Amino acid sequence: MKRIEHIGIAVKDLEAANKTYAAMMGAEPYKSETVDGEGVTTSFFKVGESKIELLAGTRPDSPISKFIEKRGEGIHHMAFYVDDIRAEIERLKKEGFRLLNEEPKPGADNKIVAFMHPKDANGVLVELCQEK
Ligand SMILES: C[C@@H](C(=O)O)C(=O)SCCNC(=O)CCNC(=O)[C@H](O)C(C)(C)COP(=O)(O)OP(=O)(O)OC[C@H]1O[C@@H](n2cnc3c(N)ncnc32)[C@H](O)[C@@H]1OP(=O)(O)O
Ligand SMILES: [Co+2]
Repeated sequence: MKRIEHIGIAVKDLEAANKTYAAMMGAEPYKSETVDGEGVTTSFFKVGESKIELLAGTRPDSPISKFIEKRGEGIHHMAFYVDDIRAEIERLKKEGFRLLNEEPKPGADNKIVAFMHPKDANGVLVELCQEK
């Protein structure tokens, strides 16, 4: 795993969170994007080589809506950049980690992504991402 690509934060109101994070970070989000497959609208702030990804659910069965309902707003996942996501999925499977999707799927910001079960990483939802 090469670097932390982004930290995902689940928020209820993306507009309001954009203002809060812009004030905190001293910069505007550089991109906002809806990923229909995940039921999320995202916005991104650059932090050096990494990013903060704010995520709001677009429908009640979105992972973000469910997370907020159960646990409230907060850090939702940590994403690692990998050069070869398919090789990394195979490596992790061999190590005994459960992948939530074994075939990479479309993510935001021009990436393909895969998720690992949070119970296999001490309660942290881990995302792998690779440039499309
Ligand atoms: C756009 C893209 C991108 O960056 O490009 C994204 O990030 S999309 C980001 C949104 N997409 C995703 O998250 C996709 C992957 N996520 C999923 O498949 C799901 O959300 C799961 C992680 C499997 C959880 O869904 P499920 O319906 O099973 O919910 P659940 O409430 O029964 O969860 C099972 C257990 O995992 C815990 N759990 C749930 N979500 C968690 C999270 N984010 N971090 C840590 N633990 C979490 C619950 O509290 C529960 O534990 P207890 O039983 O102990 O209470
Ligand atoms: Co993410």
